[in-house]
Amino acid sequence: MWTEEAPVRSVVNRVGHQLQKCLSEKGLCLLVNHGISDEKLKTAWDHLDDFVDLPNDVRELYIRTGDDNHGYVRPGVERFDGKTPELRHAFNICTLNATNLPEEPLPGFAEHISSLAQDFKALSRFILQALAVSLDIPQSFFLEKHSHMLSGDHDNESTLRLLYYPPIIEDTDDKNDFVKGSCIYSYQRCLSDQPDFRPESNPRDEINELDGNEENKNTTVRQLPNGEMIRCGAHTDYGTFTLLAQDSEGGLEVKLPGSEKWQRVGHLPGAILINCGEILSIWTKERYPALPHRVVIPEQQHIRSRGRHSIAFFCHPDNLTMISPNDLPNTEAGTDTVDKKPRKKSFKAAKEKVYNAYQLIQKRFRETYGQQNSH
Ligand SMILES: O=C(O)CCC(=O)C(=O)O
Ligand SMILES: [Fe+2]
Repeated sequence: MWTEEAPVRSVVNRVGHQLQKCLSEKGLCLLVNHGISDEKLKTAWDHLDDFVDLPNDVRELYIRTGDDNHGYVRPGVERFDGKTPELRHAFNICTLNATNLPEEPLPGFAEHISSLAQDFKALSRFILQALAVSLDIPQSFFLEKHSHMLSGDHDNESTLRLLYYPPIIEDTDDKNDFVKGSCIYSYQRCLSDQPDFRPESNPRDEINELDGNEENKNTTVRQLPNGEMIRCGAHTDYGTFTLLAQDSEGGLEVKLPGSEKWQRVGHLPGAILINCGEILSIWTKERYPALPHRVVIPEQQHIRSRGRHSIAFFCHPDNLTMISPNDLPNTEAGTDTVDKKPRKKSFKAAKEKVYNAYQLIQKRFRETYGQQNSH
């Protein structure tokens, strides 16, 4: 579809026009024919499973220290709402030349994951150009602001994150904390090749999450008031956009722009989802709104007793890029055509005082990692 340096102009234009429609209306897009094979994604998940199976003291050697975002994050360390632990293992890769990868206990890990990170970087560079086209601004506009992705020079926070959510095994003794269980990629359950945005009623829609729910202020149990549990709390991503590949276990839910309902995003085999982050939302004055999303645990016992995998690539601007809603050249997105909509906090803050990408992202890391982050 493209080469990293010179994507075919007509393809950039076509994708740009599609992005314009779906990102402004839905805040997300599903990408197909993106060039990253399903096999390559599954092999990465196999490597992550092998990592999670390593003894605790070996895993500890690769732990994220907070000096940068690189490394292993144990279940329970991240807290999107500031208090409720996320039930997942994460491995962050922030550079193509990472030295602290578990190559010794897991031969092949480093090479495979670095190559996958390179693929996601190339895809992101393509999307950055298509995004510019979609906003009718020079094709290189965003590319120039993301020139240090994965360079390892601490000038850019872009990150490839491998994720594993352990099975939920009901256990009356409450000892089931973060069980690593067997996991199968159950592609046979994907009956449709269409994305599954379900508008029908969902029992969870009526339920507020722990965030803002007075009754649950002090609890740390990842449970909705109706007893349903969630794997990853509701949040918007911090950067420009996120590329997300998920296995067929399901659970990802989004709030589309203008809606308060959580809607499921079904698994489209091979597709990668793009969702807008807070920085793109600031740049475009919310024409491309940051997409609230979360991962819930499937209701059916036999599905929740399996693990779930995903891979996210968080595309961030270079750290010193100032992020202002007035940056975009004077186009429809660069004028205040949508000023009557209620504004998000991040947008208002950016309008009042301009921060650089590093300051905005570190503030969000502090909120997510709390005391455990050394920044
Ligand atoms: O695992 C997923 O599908 C979503 C992960 C996510 O939203 C995140 O890590 O920011
Ligand atoms: Fe996210």
